[in-house]
Amino acid sequence: MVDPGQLIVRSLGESRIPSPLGSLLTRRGTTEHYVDEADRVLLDDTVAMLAARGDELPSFEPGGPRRRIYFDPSKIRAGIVTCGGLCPGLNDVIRGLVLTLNNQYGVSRILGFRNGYQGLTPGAGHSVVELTPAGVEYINEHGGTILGTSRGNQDPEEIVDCLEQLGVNLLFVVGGDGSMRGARLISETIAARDRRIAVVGVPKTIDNDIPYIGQSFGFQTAYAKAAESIRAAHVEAAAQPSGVGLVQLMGRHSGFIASYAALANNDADYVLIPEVPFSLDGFLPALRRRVADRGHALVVVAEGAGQEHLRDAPLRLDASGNRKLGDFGLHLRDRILDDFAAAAREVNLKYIDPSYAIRSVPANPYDSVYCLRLAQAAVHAAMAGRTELVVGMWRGRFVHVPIPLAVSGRNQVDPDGDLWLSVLEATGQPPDFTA
Ligand SMILES: Nc1ncnc2c1ncn2[C@@H]1O[C@H](COP(=O)(O)OP(=O)(O)OP(=O)(O)O)[C@@H](O)[C@H]1O
Ligand SMILES: O=P(O)(O)OC[C@H]1O[C@](O)(CO)[C@@H](O)[C@@H]1O
Ligand SMILES: [Mg+2]
Repeated sequence: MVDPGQLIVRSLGESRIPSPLGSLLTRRGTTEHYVDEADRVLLDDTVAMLAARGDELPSFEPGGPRRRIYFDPSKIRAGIVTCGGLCPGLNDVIRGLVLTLNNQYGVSRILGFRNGYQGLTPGAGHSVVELTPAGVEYINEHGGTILGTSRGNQDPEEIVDCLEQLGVNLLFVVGGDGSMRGARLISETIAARDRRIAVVGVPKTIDNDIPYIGQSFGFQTAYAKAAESIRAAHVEAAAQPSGVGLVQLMGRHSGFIASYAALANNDADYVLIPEVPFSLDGFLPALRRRVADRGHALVVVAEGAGQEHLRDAPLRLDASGNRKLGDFGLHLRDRILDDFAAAAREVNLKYIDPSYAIRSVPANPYDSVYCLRLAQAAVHAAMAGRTELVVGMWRGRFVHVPIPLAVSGRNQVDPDGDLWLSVLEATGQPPDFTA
């Protein structure tokens, strides 16, 4: 249960400077299409959920331009860093930040830090780049990030030293849950030194595993790309006797990509996700019966599913301390082949794992728009002196989410939620595979 106090955003101080966007805001007030800066966006959206709350209803600070700003645009310098795994739209966010800072606020001194937080630590020796509208004009046509990214364990004290030495007043962090944990430490270090540097996150991950922000940008492009592999596996499986198409998809410990990509085609017979454990002794015979009945079957497996079946997999961590997943897709492929062989049944199994192909593509138009609007919201928040927050779109409204709340847990598919109910309806698979 979220406490209303967890939704309060920290401010660097009073905003006294008239905003260059002020003239756009004179007549605006809260409607179903706009939230006034003095209003707040409710966390809950059903009568039952509101009734269950106490007197004070938890609510978010709205995103969007303010009538007055904290920073003087002519005197400040901004910095942008992209961290963690690649995600469609990273370059759209960088471009949106640079263009909004320049064109809306007249902030022309913008630095790009190379290769994630490494670019803010002296040991890595990465150069700092000047970002200009001309320099970012076409970057959104390409996947990846023009700044480069990294994982690892960088020292927030060294990062804040770098910000101070460069005279950076606004730091925009485009990253996932780990990057936001890093941004929280950076914000706390800045506060401990009593400095006035705004730290604003644009949450990024194809996994959609960050809570309270709505969907993460790039997620829709990633699952659309993943759906191409599912379509290919279905064509392969349907074209031969006893065909089985098996597709493994990224998503780390959340099954959103597998669920949405499977629903996009609505051809999958089974979707396996980390949030819904299953028995292989129950699943394998069910698959064999489905192939016998239908002639072929299509299985979509999230990379985080079935880890409990990889008992002898060694615990390996990546440079940021994230547990590296065992390759359950390959394990499942072999278990399916063994099961059909043991039953003396023919099977023509085609295995597809698009892996990084779903996250290294440019954003689709939906995500390009979303990235630009998130970048605009991030700049509005920073210029208004808000700090230690990420921007998100909660039930269609742009909001400011305090970083401690955004990293308070992992967003996962709710087995009792409507998304998983849709998957069960679409596939016809049983809610669990009892042996
Ligand atoms: N628990 C943590 N505390 C502080 N900083 C962290 C933490 N985890 C990661 N970081 C910092 O954030 C950076 C990126 O983290 P990580 O590699 O986990 O990717 P991410 O931001 O979670 O993105 P994605 O999940 O999309 O790959 C790391 O280089 C590190 O500096
Ligand atoms: O980029 P790496 O270190 O190979 O990590 C891959 C992981 O990164 C992500 O793409 C994003 O978190 C996950 O879906 C995937 O498991
Ligand atoms: Mg992460």
